Amino acid sequence: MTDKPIIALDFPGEEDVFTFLEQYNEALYVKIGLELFLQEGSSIIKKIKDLGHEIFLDLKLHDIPNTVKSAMRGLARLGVDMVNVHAAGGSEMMKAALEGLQEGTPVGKKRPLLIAVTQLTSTTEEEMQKEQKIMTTLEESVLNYALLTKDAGLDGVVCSVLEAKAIEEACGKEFLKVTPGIRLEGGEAHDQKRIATPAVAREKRSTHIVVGRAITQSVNTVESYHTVLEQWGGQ
Ligand SMILES: O=C(O)c1cc(=O)[nH]c(=O)n1[C@@H]1O[C@H](COP(=O)(O)O)[C@@H](O)[C@H]1O
Repeated sequence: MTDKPIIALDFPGEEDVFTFLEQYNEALYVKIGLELFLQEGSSIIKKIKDLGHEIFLDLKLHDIPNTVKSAMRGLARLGVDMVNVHAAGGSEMMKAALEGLQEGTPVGKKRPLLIAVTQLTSTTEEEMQKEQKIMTTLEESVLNYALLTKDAGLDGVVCSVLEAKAIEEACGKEFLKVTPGIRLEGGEAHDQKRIATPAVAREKRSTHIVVGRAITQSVNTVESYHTVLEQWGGQ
């Protein structure tokens, strides 16, 4: 487990993925999300693993505890390094997810890390209050989900950089703070609302950053990755 920037491989299919990966002469930490997984299925995981890259499988499970537990039992066999659920599914669901992962991890293999999404980085406080009817500050809501996640025994959360420090204070240094919504200085925000640069993410105590379009849609993707890596100060 490294603290390399996690590159979001938000591509429509494996051809684009391997064209992208071929440019790199180093081991990466990549994220496979819904778009790619729904097109290619689990076969793409082994192909990426065989190239020596670490994988965060981002399927954001959110269902009744029994369904999530069974799904996690299956995901545990895929050999990925990290998976996630939505904290909004509740602590019973999160505990079930963890049990499923523990049961499904083959003997002698390491259980994938399990983290929970708090409030999506595309959500603003106003939207949260108006649509989800959570009548508190966004930071308070994220913190509440983080504490729930920690109590359920998970390894950490997905949050924005803006909440990472408060989570470290409440949940400790070891508790993972995986932060998407990363942009280089002056970069376009797209649909993200709570954004920060890699340097600010480090300063604000993120343990991992997730970076998609700032790398994958840049003119020189290898150069952009190295700029992110340098600013983040990762290994
Ligand atoms: O769980 C995630 O990875 C995630 C959670 C969240 O709150 N916000 C968020 O953007 N993500 C993912 O992180 C990536 C961010 O992509 P870019 O906005 O292109 O950097 C996407 O693949 C999202 O699915």
